[in-house]
Amino acid sequence: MADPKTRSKGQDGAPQGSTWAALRRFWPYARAHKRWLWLGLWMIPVVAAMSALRPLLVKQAVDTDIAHGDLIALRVTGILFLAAVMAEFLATAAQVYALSRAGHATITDLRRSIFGHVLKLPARFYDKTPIGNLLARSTSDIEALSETLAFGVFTILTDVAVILSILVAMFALDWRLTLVSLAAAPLLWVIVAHFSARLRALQLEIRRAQSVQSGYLAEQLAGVTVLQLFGRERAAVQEFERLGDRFLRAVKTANWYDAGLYSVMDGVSAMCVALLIYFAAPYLFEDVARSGVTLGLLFAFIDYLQRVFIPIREFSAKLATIQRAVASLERIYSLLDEPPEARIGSGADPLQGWTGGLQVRDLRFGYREGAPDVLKGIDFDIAPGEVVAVVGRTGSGKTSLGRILTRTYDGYRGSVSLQAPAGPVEVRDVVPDCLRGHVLMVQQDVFLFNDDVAFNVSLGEAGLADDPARIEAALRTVQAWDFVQERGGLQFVVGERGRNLSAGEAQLLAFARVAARQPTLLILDEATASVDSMTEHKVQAAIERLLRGRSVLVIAHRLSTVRRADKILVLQDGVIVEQGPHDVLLARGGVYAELYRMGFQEETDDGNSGAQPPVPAA
Ligand SMILES: Nc1ncnc2c1ncn2[C@@H]1O[C@H](COP(=O)(O)OP(=O)(O)OP(=O)(O)O)[C@@H](O)[C@H]1O
Repeated sequence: MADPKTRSKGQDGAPQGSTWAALRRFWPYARAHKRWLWLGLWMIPVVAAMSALRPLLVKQAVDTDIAHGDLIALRVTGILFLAAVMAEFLATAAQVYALSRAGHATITDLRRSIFGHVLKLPARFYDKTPIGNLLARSTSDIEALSETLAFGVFTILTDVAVILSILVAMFALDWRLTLVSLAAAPLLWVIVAHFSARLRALQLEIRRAQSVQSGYLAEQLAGVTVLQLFGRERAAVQEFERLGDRFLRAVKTANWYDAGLYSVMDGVSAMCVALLIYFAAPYLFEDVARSGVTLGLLFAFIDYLQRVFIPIREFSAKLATIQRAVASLERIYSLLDEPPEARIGSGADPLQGWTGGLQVRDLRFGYREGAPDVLKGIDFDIAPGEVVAVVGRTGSGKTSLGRILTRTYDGYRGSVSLQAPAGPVEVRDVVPDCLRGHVLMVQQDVFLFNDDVAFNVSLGEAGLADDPARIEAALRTVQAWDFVQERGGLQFVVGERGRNLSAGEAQLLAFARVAARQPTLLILDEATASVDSMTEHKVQAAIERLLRGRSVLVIAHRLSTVRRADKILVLQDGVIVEQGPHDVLLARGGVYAELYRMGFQEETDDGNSGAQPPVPAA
């Protein structure tokens, strides 16, 4: 990871390194497509040479061919001129094609790397990084790069080569006319510097305004149901317009400066031509042998001047594009520098033959360094095949416990050891990929992808995705097969976040994910969402089936689940205050009995009353 101390923060909060360092680090991505890059680079001298050659041919036609009345030579010069035009056109076309092909292929690789990398980042990273930031990095930052790769870095090299070749040709032809032609250069420099500094600031403002507006759009769309339910659509549109106005204001000013720069440059180039004609005119009436100035030479210089102004005018805009791209690169690098989870292990699976026994001793855990622990010295065991329920008020640390057992968060103290046949294995020593082959968690908030039922159960896992019989069996286990069949089977698309399903049905699909994989230890965070009594009955039956035949730690909200458990852990403020079976804890009349009285009392004894109240909030 890059040393943060060696980087300072620039505009937009991007760390600033040197432009070359940023571009050098980019090379490994571009290297895979270097054949196209080389082709693009080789075209640069061709374009530059042809640019300088054409005015020379005009001079040849006027001063030699026409002056000597040589029609054949004039025709040959004409053909050469056409060939030079064709060569320049073909070289430019090849260059644009090769560079944009290399650029887009490189960007595709980089985009894949970013996506692959962020998927491996730990939960702590997501706690501090809004998803909007990540989206900006993989969309607008990548676009800025793409623009630069296709048009910035290499075309600027072509521009430099064209300017240099024209200057060399001009000096070789006549140094006095060259100096006169370049008399306006300092003025030009001042104008370009002023306009481009302003344009650069405006471009930055445009990008900021754009990202604020798209962030607002994304959030409002995600919460569209809330807006509609509360009749806030109009207000949202007004705010969107207000944000759009900021963007439009910046664009208008930038357009003004852009137009200003172009017309001022046109004016300056016309001034240079006028100056040239004024200076050269007397020589035209002198003896050519003495003055060296001919009509053809004048034509060539006018042509050169017009050619040299185009790349000069665009030079600053391209430089600004490169600067933007470097800022984007820096932001992308800071993301790529985030250390990923060590996922892939080497060697044999240390949990081979593990039957689900677990021993937790003096477990302590805090989310951030210096912040108070949320788990404060916890001890408990789970025997193979045992169902252990965790209950406690909101914020007591139940979910955190599940996160430790699945290594969603690292950095616990104490011991969480899995009793494998070859000896106890600490959870922190098992790579997540391996651990999650044995320990799975069903979260309280079900997330379904906008895809069909088959994908939502298999998540595209090889061996499962192509085995519909296994997926169907999992759906049958959790009693979801009937409703899936009614909706048209495994290919039924559940909609974004499962909006085409009821809350209970979505939950059954989440259970089916686990049933299809048969983990040795299941962590189940029961949902508190109320569902209709019919679905509730199905959910309870599904949970009952999931609990069978494996070790389970269930964060329980239903009386039926708590009663079914072999043992109950009562968590309070990060500490286990009571531990034992339901009847024993109830008889004790302590914290559990209080929770029971407040939370579960409305449920009938058969645990089959329909929607169950959760354990109450503190
Ligand atoms: N990602 C996080 N970063 C920092 N603190 C967190 C994070 N997640 C949870 N906490 C804090 O840790 C404590 C325990 O939270 P946890 O989610 O484990 O409680 P819980 O018992 O599962 O609550 P609930 O029943 O409401 O789900 C709470 O004080 C919570 O604010």
